[in-house]
Order: sequence, then structure tokens, then C-alpha cells
Amino acid sequence: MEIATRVQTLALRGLRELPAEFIRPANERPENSKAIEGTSVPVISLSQPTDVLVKEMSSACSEWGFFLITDHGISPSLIQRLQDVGEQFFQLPQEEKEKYANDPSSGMFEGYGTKMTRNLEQKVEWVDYFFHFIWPLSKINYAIWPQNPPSYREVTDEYTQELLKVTDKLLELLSLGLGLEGEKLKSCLGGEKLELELKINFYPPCPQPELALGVEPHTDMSALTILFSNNVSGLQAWKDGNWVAVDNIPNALFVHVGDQFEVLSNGKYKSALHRSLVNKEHLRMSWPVFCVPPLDAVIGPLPSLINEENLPKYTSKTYEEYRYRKFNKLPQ
Ligand SMILES: O=C(O)CCC(=O)C(=O)O
Ligand SMILES: [Fe+2]
Repeated sequence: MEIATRVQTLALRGLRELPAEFIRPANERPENSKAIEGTSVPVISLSQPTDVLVKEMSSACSEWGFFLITDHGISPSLIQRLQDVGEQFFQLPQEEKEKYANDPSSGMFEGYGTKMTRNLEQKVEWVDYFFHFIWPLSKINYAIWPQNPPSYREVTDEYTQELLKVTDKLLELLSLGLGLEGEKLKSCLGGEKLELELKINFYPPCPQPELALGVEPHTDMSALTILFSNNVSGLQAWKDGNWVAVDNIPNALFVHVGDQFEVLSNGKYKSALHRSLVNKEHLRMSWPVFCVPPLDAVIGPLPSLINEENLPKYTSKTYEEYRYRKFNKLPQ
């Protein structure tokens, strides 16, 4: 396996100019595609009554595909501890981190990674990451989790338990918002077999942030993604032809619809196109958790949402097939 050049290693070299593979074509550069002013992402407090939440959330998912949640019940100190252990891992000596290197080309997605490129047409992103399952127990491979700092596992397990409660609540509200029974969307995601994947994105300060992207525009193939950052701005989501910067509200969680919920809802909920920018001064980190069905779950528009006015807009297929097609850029 070829060892990737890590973005963190490049950043430590104190480059003044960005290597060519990071320089985006003019139309993709942040300097030429700025976020609009005067629009902000809906903020939904989970402390409101259910009927209010159902309305606010379903309209946010239909109109925006994303929203921020506050009063979600996860303590600020737990979020801080999760940030600390993630940051401590990335501060380890490089050779220590390389012990966890992943190898997506041979199907080993979990571990420490950086996307590579072999030709200059294909640009790369200014980010290193760590990726692993956090749920269900049968999918967890603790051997690939950072052993350092030693509290990484305990803190991450605790966050998982708290996040499962939030996920259940969101899935229930989003089901009700489609006029379905509260348990419906969770059962479509395999019920207790629903999977959670954690990615830690590490974006070092970048010498020419106006020419680069942290993560290029994409929709997540998950059903739902729940994310927070270290309060350094950079995440943007696409709404009606413009980029909208996601505000940093301390301890709020950013929630967005992924492809599987767009398909299940037959397009009522929109999978959010989003990207992240980097900056010159500050390290940015983010912790998305992807909520996904098991690979053998068949995902298609829900029959109860289909009628003569609402014909199916998507084909049904297993999540495994969807993932294969998305990775290989094949039509769905
Ligand atoms: O860093 C962020 O805020 C977004 C990252 C992201 O979209 C992803 O990893 O899928
Ligand atoms: Fe994403």
C-alpha cells in the first residue's frame, strides 16, 4: 500500500503556495462562489412540543434539507471531551497515526485517511480524517479505534449512547412529518440494525484558502448526518442556487438530510448539497456522524407516499448497491 502524503504533514512544512493538486478550477474556488449574506440556517430547539417540532423539521427538510438543533440533551462537557480526544489523536507523532492508515482501494474504509490523486485534473481536498463505526456493537472494531489518548474509547462510546437518543427522536419527528407512524423511518433503516459511522475531519490552516476546498460539494449517501465542529466556521450548504454559511452556535448540532431519506420520502426531504472551506489561521475540525441503513436494506420511495400525483422519482435498490454506484460515479 502506498503511503499517502498527509495534509497535516504538508501544512507543517509552512508552504506559502498551495501544491497544484489542491488548486480548484476558477468556478469552484471560494473566492468566486461566496456564500450569500442575510440568510441563515433554521435553528430548531428540541425543547418545543412535538407538533411544533414536526412542522418545523419537515419544512426545514423540504425547503432546506438541513437545520441546527439546540436543547438536544447532549451535555456541552461531553461534546468538549469528544473534541479533546479527537484533537489529541491528530496531535500524535505522524508514525503513530500511520499505524491506523486505512486503504479504501482494498475495501478497508475504517481508520486514518487522506484522499489521493494520480492526475492533476482530479483535485484533492485539504483534509485528513479518521473514520470508524460507532454502532451497532456487532460492527464496531475497537482494534482500529485510536488507542491514544486512552480515554478515546470511553468518551466516544458515551457520545454514541447520547447520540442514539437524539437520532431516535429525529427519526420519529421526521416520520411524523411525512404523515407516517413514528417508528417507520427507523424501521426502514433496519430498526436496531441501524448503523452510525463517525468521521473526524481535520483541516489544518491552509496557505491559500481562497483557492482550495476542505470538502468539495457533495450530498451524503447516509439517511441523516448529525455534525458539530470546533466552532471554526467553514461549513456551507446549498439553498436555492446559493451557498449559505452554517452559523456556529456553540453546542448546537447541524443535521442534514442524506440521499437515503430523499429517496424514502420520494423527494419531499432534500438531500443537502454541502461543502467546507478552510482558512489561513485556524485549525478546523468537524465530527459528522452518518446514520445509515445496513448494506442489505432495500431503499426506495415509501409505497404510502406514492399515488397518481406522486409517482416514484427514484428506483429501489439495496444500500450496498447505492453505495457502490455513488463511489463509482454511476447513475443511480
Ligand atoms: O467539515 C464539515 O463541516 C463537513 C464535512 C462533510 O461534509 C463530510 O465529511 O461529509
Ligand atoms: Fe458531507
